[in-house]
Amino acid sequence: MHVIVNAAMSVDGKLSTRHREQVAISGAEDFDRVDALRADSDAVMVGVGTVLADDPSLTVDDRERIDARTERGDPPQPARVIADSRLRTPTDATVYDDAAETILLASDTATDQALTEARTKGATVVTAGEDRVDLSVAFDRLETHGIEQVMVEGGGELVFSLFEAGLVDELSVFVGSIMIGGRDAPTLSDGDGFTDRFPQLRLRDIERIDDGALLRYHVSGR
Ligand SMILES: NC(=O)C1=CN([C@@H]2O[C@H](COP(=O)(O)OP(=O)(O)OC[C@H]3O[C@@H](n4cnc5c(N)ncnc54)[C@H](O)[C@@H]3O)[C@@H](O)[C@H]2O)C=CC1
Ligand SMILES: Nc1nc(O)c(N)c(N[C@@H]2O[C@H](COP(=O)(O)O)[C@@H](O)[C@H]2O)n1
Repeated sequence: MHVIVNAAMSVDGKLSTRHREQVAISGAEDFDRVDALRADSDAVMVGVGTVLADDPSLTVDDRERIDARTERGDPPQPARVIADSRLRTPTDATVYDDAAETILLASDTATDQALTEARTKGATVVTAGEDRVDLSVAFDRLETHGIEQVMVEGGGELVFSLFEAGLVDELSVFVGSIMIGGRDAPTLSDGDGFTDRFPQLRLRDIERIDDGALLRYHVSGR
């Protein structure tokens, strides 16, 4: 499995406000780059915190990119994958529309009622882990669904867990020229944080996009 984390942050490293309200950090050019990255992926993944905060669609917008996917034999849209241990995705969430396949990664804590509800809404549920989703096991299961490249859009809790598990191959981060602030505002990597064995990244390139900078890294390990 090849895992690319892509996110947009303010110059002070925040993904959104302390109210967890979405902020347009990217400009038009960066959003278009994100659309292309989605189109090149088998799946687009977020944590349920992002679904609850943003209600994203996680789909490819550009018609030509959708057509190119079907021409090469892929589904028109990448699958949407949500790390959602207890299956808290609201039944009226946009990810339950029929625009793309939706796969919920749950843990043993999900109730039978929640499993039935998610499946009734049309989602595929993959269970891995006792408390939180065991991301390594879940990714192995996704590979059996034919998912080889995953683009992860956030949020900070999920990104931290993926780095902690050593599952990230590449990181792209757009740094927008905006200051958000707030000690409780989500950052690119939240969770418990590292105190040693910090993930090591290698800067691949820097590009000026919109009024910000796109930084691309290879992740070399912990
Ligand atoms: N600027 C950007 O590029 C982006 C910003 N965001 C922002 O990030 C915020 C949401 O981020 P978070 O609250 O950190 O939520 P998150 O999206 O990282 O989801 C975390 C939740 O995922 C579930 N989960 C299941 N297994 C997990 C595991 N092994 N590790 C971690 N989480 C697991 C848990 O319920 C956990 O609470 C929102 O404010 C959203 O707007 C989100 C994506 C992109
Ligand atoms: N790349 C990027 N730049 C920003 O400025 C953002 N605010 C976000 N947010 C994430 O984009 C997703 C929204 O997806 P849809 O457009 O609804 O498909 C969602 O994951 C946001 O948190 N991303």
